Amino acid sequence: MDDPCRLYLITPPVLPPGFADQLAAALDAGDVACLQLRLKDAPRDEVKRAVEALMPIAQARDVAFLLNDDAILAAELGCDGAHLGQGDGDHAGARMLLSGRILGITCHDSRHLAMLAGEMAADYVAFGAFFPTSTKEAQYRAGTDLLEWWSEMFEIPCVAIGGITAANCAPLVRAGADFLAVVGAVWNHPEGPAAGVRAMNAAIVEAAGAA
Ligand SMILES: Cc1ncc(COP(=O)(O)OP(=O)(O)O)c(N)n1
Ligand SMILES: Cc1ncsc1CCOP(=O)(O)O
Ligand SMILES: [Mg+2]
Repeated sequence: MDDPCRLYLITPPVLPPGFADQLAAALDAGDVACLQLRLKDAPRDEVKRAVEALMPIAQARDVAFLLNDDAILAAELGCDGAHLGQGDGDHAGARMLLSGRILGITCHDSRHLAMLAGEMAADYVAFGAFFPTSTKEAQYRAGTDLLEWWSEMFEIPCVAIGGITAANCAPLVRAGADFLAVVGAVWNHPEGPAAGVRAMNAAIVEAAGAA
């Protein structure tokens, strides 16, 4: 049997006051495979302080802690890995720097980019955006055919991202996504982040059961 699809949580773009407690509550609410720290507008010092504050919270719960955009800082600070986009530096160099750690690569809607990432020994490839999102101006739109093709052809796990919620995630799970990466579905959940994690977990289990 294939490994079950799991939740991949990404931090909000700006961390609100009291975020560490919110994060702990969210991670305690259910199954989260990894946490990506994604602070696009923060200076390096602020990112560093956020890693130091949040990484122990994730790691204490066996949640892998990944840093977005910066493989060098990820290695320097002892993160479990990094997520790099197509414009986020030298993927081959990052692979060497993050030897023994996790390297994930954005592949948008592209089979070609995904195969290059696979040749680079990425630990996962990320496809998206699958749905409209207000978290990022997404220039690409991926479809479930890409997840089906990738999961049939390759062993490397694939992550789906972009506008994913408990209400719309079932086709992605059934198409073979190994992880669903979300921001808004958890942090903007009307009943709070813990409820967001529970809702995503329940939707994934239900979709997998119906597959
Ligand atoms: C899991 C995951 N997938 C895709 C992205 C997007 O990365 P990138 O294209 O570099 O865009 P930014 O996130 O840096 O704005 C991601 N962060 N995580
Ligand atoms: C970082 C990123 N890359 C493609 S879409 C996206 C944003 C995902 O956030 P949300 O889950 O709120 O749509
Ligand atoms: Mg990036």
